[in-house]
Amino acid sequence: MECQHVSYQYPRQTRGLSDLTGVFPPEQVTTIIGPNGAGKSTLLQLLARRLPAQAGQVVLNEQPLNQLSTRQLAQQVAMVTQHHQLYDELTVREVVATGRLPYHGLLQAVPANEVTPYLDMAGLTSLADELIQDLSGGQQQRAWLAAALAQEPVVLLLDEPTTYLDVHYQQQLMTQLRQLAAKGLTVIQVLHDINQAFRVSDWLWLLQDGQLVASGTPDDLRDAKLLGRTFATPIEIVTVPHLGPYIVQLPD
Ligand SMILES: Nc1ncnc2c1ncn2[C@@H]1O[C@H](COP(=O)(O)OP(=O)(O)OP(=O)(O)O)[C@@H](O)[C@H]1O
Repeated sequence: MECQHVSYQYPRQTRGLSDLTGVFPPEQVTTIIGPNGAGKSTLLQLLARRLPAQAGQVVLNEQPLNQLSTRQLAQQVAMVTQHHQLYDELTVREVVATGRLPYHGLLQAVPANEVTPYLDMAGLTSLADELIQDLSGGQQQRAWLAAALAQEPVVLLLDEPTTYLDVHYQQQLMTQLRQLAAKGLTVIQVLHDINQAFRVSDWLWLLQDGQLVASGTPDDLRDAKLLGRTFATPIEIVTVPHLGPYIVQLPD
């Protein structure tokens, strides 16, 4: 997936994204980082075509995203966000089944054997008939991830996927994303924990004020001056035994 001179401004706002050009390498984990309001979530929305590029284009496998039908798009790009309130009345099984809709008519039943593998994978089989709203935040997150994977997408987008997860499940999710990438999925996520981002990613995008400040491997971007300037806070990079380089925010 790549952005070619992509710009977007919210209606009646000067804020948004300006002239982003860069790649999200296939079959790798890319994390978008940057300060609050930098445009990370907005960029994910454009990559999912939930917002339209007003200039430039998002391209997937050499095809502009805006040339895909809704169904083609849903078979290629899946997104996990934090905002699912509209679906509170669905059971976990039904939530996961929504991921199969791009392969069936809306009024057609989704065959059970297309849903159970994803319930199993997410460890949610025993909760399959509970209402999604009755699950913990972390369990809900796993259900929506299962739904996204059931789409069998080429690209998986995740907006702050660790928010509701304890450290154990954070670790498990990051391992799972790496395994999915190794099997051919392109993963693009937004994370706030900058050390986690550097640890789990093959590639990083660093955004500030709607602009792409830098992109590259964690080694390319592990630069105290660059990070300090972007996050407007003094930063030092230290080496922690058994862990390696660690980014530390110093007091002002
Ligand atoms: N629906 C909207 N209408 C108008 N402006 C918006 C809207 N959503 C976001 N913005 C503005 O666009 C800019 C980028 O917001 P965005 O949510 O993409 O940033 P972010 O990097 O994801 O931030 P955070 O780290 O706080 O989640 C911000 O200045 C924000 O105020």
